Amino acid sequence: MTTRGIRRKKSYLAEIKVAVIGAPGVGKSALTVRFLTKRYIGEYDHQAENRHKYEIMVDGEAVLCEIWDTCPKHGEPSLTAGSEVVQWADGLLLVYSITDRDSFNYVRRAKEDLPCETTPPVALVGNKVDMVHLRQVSTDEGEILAKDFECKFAEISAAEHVFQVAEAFHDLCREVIAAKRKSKQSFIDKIDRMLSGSRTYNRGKSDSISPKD
Ligand SMILES: Nc1nc2c(ncn2[C@@H]2O[C@H](COP(=O)(O)OP(=O)(O)OP(=O)(O)O)[C@@H](O)[C@H]2O)c(=O)[nH]1
Repeated sequence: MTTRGIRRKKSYLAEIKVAVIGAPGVGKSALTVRFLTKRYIGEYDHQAENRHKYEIMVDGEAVLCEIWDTCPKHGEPSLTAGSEVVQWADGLLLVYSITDRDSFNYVRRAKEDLPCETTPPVALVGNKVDMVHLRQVSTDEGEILAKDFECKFAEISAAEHVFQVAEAFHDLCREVIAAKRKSKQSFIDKIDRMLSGSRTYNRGKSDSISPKD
């Protein structure tokens, strides 16, 4: 039998799910499209929630990255431990616009709603930095919020930046990969401890029936 024509499923070192969260109009779609295609289109479908699956390279490793460009409903964040997007995502990219203070408050509230122990890795970006003449949120405020969130922060522009936008996504992917490795390692350690515990128990048992000196 020939193996020609049989497609093998490619295995990736990591598969990462990133949700892009933010108030309406902050540039979630523009950033996602810029990252995945390097292009800036300008107008996007506001009603659609889009999920994109792409292979990307992070530090020389092929990673299968799924991005959920979310569509906020009723203008209020609904990020709780049980919400679909939080259950789904390995990492959250929180986006506000530097020209819109309400959008800054939106990401603050969104993060505050999340209980620390279940929150996946997060990164914070202030978009539309090309519109600095309309700035409502200072760089310092963004940095302070990121310190609060214990996450990376960057001010970027989907309209003008290619590299910086990619770096914001890559930084988050690195955090996700590190978190996955950590949880995998602690799982292995736990199994190791369980196995070594049962070995000790078995040895103890056989020792007890071996003849004494
Ligand atoms: N000047 C400037 N405009 C931007 C930038 N990013 C996005 N925009 C514009 O902002 C508007 C909203 O961008 P979207 O990407 O649709 O924003 P969104 O957050 O996905 O919006 P919703 O789907 O409504 O939640 C569009 O007109 C974009 O062209 C940016 O970096 N600079």
